[in-house]
Amino acid sequence: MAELSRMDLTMSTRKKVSETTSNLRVAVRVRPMNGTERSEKCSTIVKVDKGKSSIDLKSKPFGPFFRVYDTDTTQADIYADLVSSQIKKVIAGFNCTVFAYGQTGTGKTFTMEGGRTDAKSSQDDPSTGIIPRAVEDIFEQLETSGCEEYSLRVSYVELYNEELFDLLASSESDDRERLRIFDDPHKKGVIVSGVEEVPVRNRSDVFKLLQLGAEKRRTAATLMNMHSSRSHSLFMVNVVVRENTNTGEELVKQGKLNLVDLAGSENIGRSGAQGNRAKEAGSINQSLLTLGRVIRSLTTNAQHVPYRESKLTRLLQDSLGGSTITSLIATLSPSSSNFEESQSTLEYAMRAANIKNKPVCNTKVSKKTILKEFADEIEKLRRDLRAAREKNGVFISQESHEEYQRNAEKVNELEEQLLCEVDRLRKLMEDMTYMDEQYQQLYERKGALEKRLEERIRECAVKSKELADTNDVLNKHIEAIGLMHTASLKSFKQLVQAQEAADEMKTDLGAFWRKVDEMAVADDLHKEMIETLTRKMNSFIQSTSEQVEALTSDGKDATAKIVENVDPHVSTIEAISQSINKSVGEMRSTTSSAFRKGTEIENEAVEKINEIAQENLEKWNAVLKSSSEYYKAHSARSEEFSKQLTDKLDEIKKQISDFAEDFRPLLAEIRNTTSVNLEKRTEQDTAITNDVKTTCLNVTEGVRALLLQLEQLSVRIEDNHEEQLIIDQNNQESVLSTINTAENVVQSVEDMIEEQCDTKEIDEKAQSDLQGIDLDYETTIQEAKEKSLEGAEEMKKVTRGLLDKTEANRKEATCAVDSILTRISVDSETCQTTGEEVKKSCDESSENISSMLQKFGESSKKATEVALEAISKIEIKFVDPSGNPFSFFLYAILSISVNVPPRIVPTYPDSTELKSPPEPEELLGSEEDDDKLVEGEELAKKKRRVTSFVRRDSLLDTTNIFLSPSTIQKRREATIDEEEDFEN
Ligand SMILES: Nc1ncnc2c1ncn2[C@@H]1O[C@H](COP(=O)(O)OP(=O)(O)OP(=O)(O)O)[C@@H](O)[C@H]1O
Repeated sequence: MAELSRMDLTMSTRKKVSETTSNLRVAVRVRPMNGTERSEKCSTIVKVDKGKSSIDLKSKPFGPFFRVYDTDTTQADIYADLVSSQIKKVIAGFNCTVFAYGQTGTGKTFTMEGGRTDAKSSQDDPSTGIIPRAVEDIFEQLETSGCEEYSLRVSYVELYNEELFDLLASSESDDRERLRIFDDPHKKGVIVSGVEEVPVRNRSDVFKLLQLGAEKRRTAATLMNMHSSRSHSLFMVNVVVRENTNTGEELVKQGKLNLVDLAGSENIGRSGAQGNRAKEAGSINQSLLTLGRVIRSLTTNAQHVPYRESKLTRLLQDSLGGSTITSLIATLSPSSSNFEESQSTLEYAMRAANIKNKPVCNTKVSKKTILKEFADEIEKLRRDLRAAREKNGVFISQESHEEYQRNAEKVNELEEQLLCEVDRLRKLMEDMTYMDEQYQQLYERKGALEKRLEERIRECAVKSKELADTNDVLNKHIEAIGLMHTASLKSFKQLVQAQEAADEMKTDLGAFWRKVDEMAVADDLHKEMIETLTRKMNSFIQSTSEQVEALTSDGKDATAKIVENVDPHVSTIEAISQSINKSVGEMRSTTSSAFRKGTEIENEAVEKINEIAQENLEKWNAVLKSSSEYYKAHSARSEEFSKQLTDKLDEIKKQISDFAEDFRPLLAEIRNTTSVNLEKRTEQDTAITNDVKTTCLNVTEGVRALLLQLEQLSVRIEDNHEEQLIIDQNNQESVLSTINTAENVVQSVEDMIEEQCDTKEIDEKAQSDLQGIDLDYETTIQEAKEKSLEGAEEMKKVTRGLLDKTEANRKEATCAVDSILTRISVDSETCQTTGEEVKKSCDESSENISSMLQKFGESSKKATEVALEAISKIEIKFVDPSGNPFSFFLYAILSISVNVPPRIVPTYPDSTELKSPPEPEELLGSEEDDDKLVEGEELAKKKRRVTSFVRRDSLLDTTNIFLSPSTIQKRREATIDEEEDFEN
C-alpha cells in the first residue's frame, strides 16, 4: 500500500480569530508583446490605468482591481505588493493562497516561478518568480522574527488530465502513481493521500525540490507558447512554529502557503493542439470552466457550489469562499490578436474579485492537545473501522453483493484515513523531534549562558562596588565644590565691601572738591578785595583831580600842599601796587599749592582705588585660578571615571562578543553533530518507515487477497450459499486476525505515542522549568543591565549636573567679578575724568583769575599812569605878586633886585584833556568774550558779580579821591557786609 499522507494540516482545534470577511485580492498583470505578436504587427489594445486601478481593453474599462501592473512592472514589485504580507500571515498561522490565471502564454509561470535560469536566489536573478521569493522570504522572516523552533515541509503536485501526481515523489519512472483525494470528514477541504511532504531545513533544500518538481512538470511547445504548462501545479509550504508562552505552555502554530500556477486557457484551434495535446487542452479548459462556475456560484450566492465537479476546484475549495486568504493574479497579453481571451480573463477576474473569504487562524495548540487529538482521531477511526467490519459481517450474510462491496470500499477508505492520520502523526512527531533537537540546543546554550550569567553577576557586583566607591569620590567632590562656592560667595561679599569703600572714597573726593570750590570762592573774595582797592584807587585819582581843581582855586599854597601830599600817595600807590602784586603771587602760590594738594589727594585716591582693585583682582584671579584648576582636575577625574565606565562597558561588550564568538563554532559543531544525528535518525526512520511500509504492504496484500477471496466467495455464494458461509466465516476470521494484527500495529503505534506523551510530560516539565530559568535569567540580565545603565546614567547625570552647576557658578562669579571690575574701572575712570575736569577747570579759573589779576594790575597801573599824567599836566607858574605877568627869569631877577618873593601859580589842563579811568567792563573784557573764553556758568557768574561790585564801589567812591587808611579799612568792611547782603 502506498504511503498515505494528508495535505491539509488544519486540525479540529482550528479557531476563528475574526468574523470579518475579506474579498479575494485580484490583480491584473499585462506582459510585454512577444516576438510573434510583434512580427504579426499586432496593435496594443490593453491600457493600464494605475490611478483608477483599472484596465481599458479597447477603451472598455474593467475594474477597479486590487492592483494593476503594466509591462514594466518587475517581479520584485509584484512580490512586495501581493505576497510579502501573506508570508507574515502564514507564520502567524493562517492559510494563504496565491494563484495565477490567464490565457496560455500570458506569463503565469513567469509570474509564479520566474524566468528560466539556474539562479539560486532573487538577488542573482531579478526575473525570479513568486514561489522562490516566497520560500526565501519565509526563511528570512522566521530568522529575523527570532523564532527558534520551527519546521517547514513542502509538497509539489500537478493536476494533469484530471489526475493528481506528486512532483516530489522519489519514483523515477514516467508511470507515476496517481494520488487520491478524499474529503476531510471533519472540515471543509480535502485530503490528498500519499503526497510527499518533504521537510526542508534551508533555502537550498527548497530550491533543489523546486527544480526537481519543475523538471517533472509536463510542458509542451504549442503555437502560443514554447514552454506551455500542460498541467495545473500546486506548490505548498507548511510552516509549523513552536512557541513557549510565559506561562510555560507549549504552543504550536500551523500555517500553509499554496502557490498555484494554473495551466493556460486556450483556444484549441489557435494553439494548434492535436491528439494528446487536444485532450490535454480539453481537460484544462474543462477544469477552468468548472473553476469559472464555482466562482460564479460563489458570487451569485447560489445554493450549490460545484466544487466536486473537478479536482482543481476540490483542491482550491478552501481558497475560494473558505477560510484562506487568497490572491489571484490574472495575466493578460496586450495584443489585439488576443482580444477575446483577454476580455474573458478580465470578466473572470472581475467576478473573482467579488468572492468573499473568512480567514481563520489555525489556533496555537499545545503539543499535548495535538497528540490527544490524534489519539482520539485514531480511536474514532478504529471504532468506525470495527463497526464497518462488523457491518460487513452482517451484510455479507444478509444483504446483496453490491452493498457488501460498498462496505468494503468504506473499510478501505477508513483504513486509508486511519493510515493517513497515523502518517500525519508520524510527520508531526518528526517535526516535534526536530523542534526538540532545536530545543535541546537551546537548552545547552542556556546552560552555557547561565554560567556566563553567574560570571556577569559576579562582575556586576564588583562593578557595583566600584560604582559605590566612585560615588563616594563624587560626593567628596560635591562637598569640595560646595566649599568653593561658599568661598566664592565670601570673596564676592569682600568685593562688595571694597565697592562700598570705593563709593565712600568717591564721597570724600566730592567733599574735597567742594573744599577746592570753597577755596576758589575765597580766591574770588581776595580778588574782589583787590578790585575794591583798585576802585578806590580810581576814585582816589578822581578825587585827587577834583581836589587839584579845588586846589587851583585855593591858590599856590594849596598847590604846594598838593604836591607835598601827592608824593606820599604816589608812594602809597606804588606800595599798594607792590602789595597787590605780592598778594597775587601769594594767591598764585596758594592756589597752585592747593591744586597740587588736590592733585596729590586725587592721585592718592586713584592709587588707592587701583590698589584695592588690583588687590581684589588678584584675589579673584587667585579664586578663579584655583576654581579653574579644581574644575579642570574635577573634569579630568570625571572624564577618567566615565572613560573607565566606557572601558568597562566595552570590556563587557567585548566579553559578550568573545563569548558569542566562542559559542558560534560550538553551535556550528552542535549543529553539525545534530545534522549528522538527524541524518542517522532519518536513515533509521526511513528503515522503520520501510518496515512499516512493508508491513502495510503485507497488510494491503492480505486485504487484497482477502477481497479476492471474498469475490470468489461471493461467486460461490451464488452456487452454494450455505456451504460457502462456513468458509466465509473462516476467511472472515482470518481477515479479522489480519485486522487484529493491523490493530496491534496501530496499538503499538499508540503505545509509542503514549510513551512519547509520557516523555513529553517530563520534557514539558523540564521545559517549563527551563522556561522559568530562562525568564529569570533574562530578567536578571535585563535587571542587571538596566541597573548598571541606570547607575551609569545617574552618575552621568549627577556629574553633568555638578559640572553644569559649577560651570554656572563659575560663569556667575566671573560675571560678578567682571561687572565689579567694570564698575570699579568705570568709577575710577569717572573719578579720573572728574578729577581731570576739575583740575582743568581749576587751571582755567586760576588762569582766568591770574589774567584778571593781571588785567586789574594793568588797570591799576593805567589808573596810576592816568593820575600821574593828570598830575604832570598841571603847570606851575611863578606869578608876580603885584599881578604883572613877568617871566620867571624876570621875576627872579626882579625879586632878587626888589626883594619880592615870587608866587607859584598852578595851571590846570582843560578837563577834557584829562583821560577818565577805564570802565571795569573794559578792564575785564566783555561778557561775550567771557562766554567764549570761559566755559562754565560758575566763572561767568563770578565775573558778573565782580563787575557789578566794582561798578557799585566806584560809584560809591567818586567823591573821595584820597582816603585815609582807616577809612579805606572801614569802607572795605562795609563793602564786604554790603556785598554779603547783596548776595543774600
Ligand atoms: N512580464 C513578462 N515579462 C517578460 N516576459 C514575459 C512576461 N510574462 C511572460 N513572459 C514570457 O512569455 C512567455 C510565456 O510565458 P509563460 O510560460 O509564463 O506563460 P504561461 O501563461 O505560463 O503559459 P502556459 O499557460 O502556456 O503555461 C515566456 O517566454 C515568458 O518568459
